[in-house]
Amino acid sequence: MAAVPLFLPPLAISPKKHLLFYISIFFLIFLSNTPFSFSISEDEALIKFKESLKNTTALDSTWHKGSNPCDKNKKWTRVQCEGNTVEGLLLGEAGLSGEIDVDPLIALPGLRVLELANNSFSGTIPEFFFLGALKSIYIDGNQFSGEIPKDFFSKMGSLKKIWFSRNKFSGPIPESLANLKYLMELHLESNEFSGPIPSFSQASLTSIDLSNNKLQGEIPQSMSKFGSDPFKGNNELCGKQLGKDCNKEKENNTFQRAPMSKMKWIILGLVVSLLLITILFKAKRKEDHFDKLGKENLDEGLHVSSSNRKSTSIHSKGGDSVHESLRRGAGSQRGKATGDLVLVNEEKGTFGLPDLMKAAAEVLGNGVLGSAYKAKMVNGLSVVVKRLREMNKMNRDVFDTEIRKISKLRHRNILQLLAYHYRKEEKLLVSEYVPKGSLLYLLHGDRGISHAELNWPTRLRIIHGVASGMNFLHSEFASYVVPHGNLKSSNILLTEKYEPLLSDYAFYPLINNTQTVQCLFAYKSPEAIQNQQISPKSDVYCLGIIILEILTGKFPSQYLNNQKGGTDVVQWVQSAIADNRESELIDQEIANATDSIEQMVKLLHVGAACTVSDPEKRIDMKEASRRIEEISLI
Ligand SMILES: Nc1ncnc2c1ncn2[C@@H]1O[C@H](COP(=O)(O)OP(=O)(O)OP(=O)(O)O)[C@@H](O)[C@H]1O
Repeated sequence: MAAVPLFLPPLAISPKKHLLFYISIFFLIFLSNTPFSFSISEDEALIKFKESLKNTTALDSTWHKGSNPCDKNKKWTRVQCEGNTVEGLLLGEAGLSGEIDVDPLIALPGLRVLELANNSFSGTIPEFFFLGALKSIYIDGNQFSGEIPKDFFSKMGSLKKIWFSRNKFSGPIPESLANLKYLMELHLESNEFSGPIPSFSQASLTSIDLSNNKLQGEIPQSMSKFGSDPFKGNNELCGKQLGKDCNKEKENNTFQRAPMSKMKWIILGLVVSLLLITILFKAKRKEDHFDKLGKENLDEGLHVSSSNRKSTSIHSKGGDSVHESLRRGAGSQRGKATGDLVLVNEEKGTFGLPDLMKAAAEVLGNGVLGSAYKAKMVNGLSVVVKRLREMNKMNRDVFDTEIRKISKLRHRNILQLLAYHYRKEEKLLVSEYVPKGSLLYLLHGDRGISHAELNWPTRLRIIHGVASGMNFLHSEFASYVVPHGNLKSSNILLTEKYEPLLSDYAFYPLINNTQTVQCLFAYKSPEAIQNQQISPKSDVYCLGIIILEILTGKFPSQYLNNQKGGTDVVQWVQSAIADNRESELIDQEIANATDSIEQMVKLLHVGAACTVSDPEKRIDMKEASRRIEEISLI
């Protein structure tokens, strides 16, 4: 049979697995008209998979044999569905361990995303190559070790995103990775990979990180566009990016090992002394600073330094400063050692109200929902404290329940809540500070380096991430009136690597009913303006605005209350589509990527479909994210 060579399994597997592989292929070929679920249903497959894992308490409450994992009303937790088919397993940070049995997952024909990040899995890499249709695989932050066979990925041609970082993989980077046609993201950082880097030349590859391994030799020419960061922490790598001439490397090594001359010793001595003096001086100044903060802030309320570094004190409408409020909260409420701050995520470290009170603070802004402050704590952790003005007067238990639902979410494009504070008259949400700031700022505010870096691949990556986060929220909060409710570019934060993080989501149940119209951007959708109706489709409208904003580079008039100023991006795009002149709308700063104009125009059409005025005729989030996912770099 001519097709047989195509179905050769990767070499490095046991004879038993060879047999299993061929049995699977037999089923696929001969029963291709029969759903695979005839042999094993999706619920059975998932239960079997779960049985191979340990510490599955995160799944136990909903994963039950005999029920439909994709049931609209009782969907299994951490299962992502496309209609009635399992499309993704989002099992990150679930406390899981054990030996992953991949076999049952073969019975999930729609499986495209497998996320097992930040668990406690160990041992050699499981046989993921049986899952040939996977598009994304995330196993970062585990204890996997050993070599990955070089042809491991050769039958996984659909893979786009591979995150294997923060494990203990060793040996060479598998060559088959370099042949993945659609690869977009490759993260292998913080492992023990050694040997040379294969030549990655895929145009689709926009995000790569190989830092902190033991890689050796010259960085391939084809990878010069990635700069130096992805290669740092590999002592034996050389190349232009790292400022290490490969030819001179050997010489340099010899030179470095040669005994130092007397003069060099003297210079080194001077440098070290200078360094020591600087460190001592800084430490002294820091001590003074914290002493001052400790005394003044505890007694007089929060003193903040704004970006122009003027010291000021921030007061709410009632004249109360955040610090003052925190101080009273810490003193008056039932609470743990952390005061009355409830920590919901300890990955970034533990802290309490006293730490926040001692932190150096800076005002970030005063949005419609409340004010946001950056607080840099003594332990170095920077957080954002959001003081919510218009929160429902719900009792503590109801508030706790809502916030805990939010805090359980784990997705790479969702900003993680770290802690919260509840008092009748004060509600604070604490999340990690994201240094690059918001998309709004980078697109319209800053004309510096960060703005220049918003090239087409980066913008597409941001849209992909936003769509993925929104799709996730719509699946997790499917029963909510509006799962995000407040999607706009100031609520999209960007990490150092321009990975978008959605913030201020799922607030709809928390906000005073009388205030939602003023507070939530979903209320700017046409259906809300015309008849005060919002629905999950209002989120789709907001996503459409983001797409149009990113592609045109224009500030949408929709963000303004009176819509005076800015550009009516919706109207503009509709008339351009009618006149067949879509490409004219593309932001000049990305339009130079002429090879990609077709992709940009395609995306513009998705933006238009998301902003159709009648919600009945508007596509839903699943369809929007599917169409966005389809658009990749060429
Ligand atoms: N975790 C964070 N890291 C970095 N910057 C943040 C963070 N959270 C908020 N910001 C930035 O702080 C500023 C103020 O945020 P805030 O959420 O108060 O206002 P907003 O997003 O403009 O309006 P809204 O209250 O409607 O959400 C914004 O520019 C926002 O992008």
